[in-house]
Amino acid sequence: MGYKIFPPKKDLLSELIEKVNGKTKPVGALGRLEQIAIQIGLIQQSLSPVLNKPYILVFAGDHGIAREGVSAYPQAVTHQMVNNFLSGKAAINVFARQNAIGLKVIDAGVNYDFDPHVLLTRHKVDYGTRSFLHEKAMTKEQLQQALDYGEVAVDEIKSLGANIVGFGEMGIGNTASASMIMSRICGLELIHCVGRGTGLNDVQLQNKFGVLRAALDRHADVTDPLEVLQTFGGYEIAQMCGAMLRAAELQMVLLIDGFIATAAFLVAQQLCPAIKAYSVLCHQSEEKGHQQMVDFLKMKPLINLNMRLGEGTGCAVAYPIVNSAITFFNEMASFTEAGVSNRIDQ
Ligand SMILES: O=C(O)c1ccc[n+]([C@@H]2O[C@H](COP(=O)([O-])O)[C@@H](O)[C@H]2O)c1
Ligand SMILES: Cc1cc2nc[nH]c2cc1C
Repeated sequence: MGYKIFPPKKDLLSELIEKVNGKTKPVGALGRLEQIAIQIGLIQQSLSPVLNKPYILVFAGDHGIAREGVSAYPQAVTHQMVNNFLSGKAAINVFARQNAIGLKVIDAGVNYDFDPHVLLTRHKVDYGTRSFLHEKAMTKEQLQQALDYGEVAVDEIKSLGANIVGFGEMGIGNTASASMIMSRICGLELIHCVGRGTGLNDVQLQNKFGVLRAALDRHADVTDPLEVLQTFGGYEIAQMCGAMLRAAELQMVLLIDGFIATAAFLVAQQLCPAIKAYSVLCHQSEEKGHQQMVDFLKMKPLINLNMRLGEGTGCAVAYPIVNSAITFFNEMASFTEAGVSNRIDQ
């Protein structure tokens, strides 16, 4: 712990706003793109911000709670999908390639031994968490190791020149984890936090709710954010949390994916509220509960495409929009440069 995250200095704010308003467009006409340009200008303390070497980190982990029938898919899908990422054929590979985003897959705690691969980092804390229906998902030491591994992953891409990073995940059962974290951190009844994940039917959803209700009661005394993460988290969620905190400390731009990534972000912002100034919620997930997570954070996702895949796909799809914000800010002509008349009341 002890992350040094401070809100970006506001000294440049009025110049950034002036530059946006000086572009050849009615004031405010580029909407959210204008806000993103100003946000990144403040993060980088620059009137000419740049996006360098974007990366998406996909953290994978298995969950003891998956044994309780809380997912529509078997646990083996976690390692099978990791192999799919390594083959370059999954949704995240396709979108990352399309938008020239680098990809790293991190084995945070998958119940499988992978062959070495250039895209794969072995940061395995264990072969899956324990079931939080019966005990805490991980020990304090394992939580600390996971947070530390997350930091290392960000340090690595930073040393490759990245100043913008997206956070995604893969882990069968991890919507259950994310729902528990959400319920405790947002102080919301479980009913508002539990959804169908990979596609549970009504009966399966009732079972998931019953399991999570019992688990929440078992750990009724757990409220401290780090203890919430230790109790209900997955290794991929904990590593994302550590990675997000490190990225903000390094004054990078953070792209946050869907329901599970936002749960990791919930913990991070409890520890260091200033992280929000460095972050963009990329998309509104279809998973029930995400809307209320977003409301709790008082943030606004960039897009809503009714997606609920995970893997960092929301980050990859939203990235070109963030890039558009930087590009208009740097390249578009001002009224003066283009000889276009400004507002009548100017
Ligand atoms: O990112 C999201 O919003 C999202 C919403 C629902 C499901 N997922 C993905 O589906 C998996 C978890 O679903 P489940 O049903 O196994 O808990 C995990 O691999 C996530 O990446 C992801
Ligand atoms: C096939 C599949 C792909 C995924 N990608 C992220 N979570 C996933 C869950 C499943 C089941």
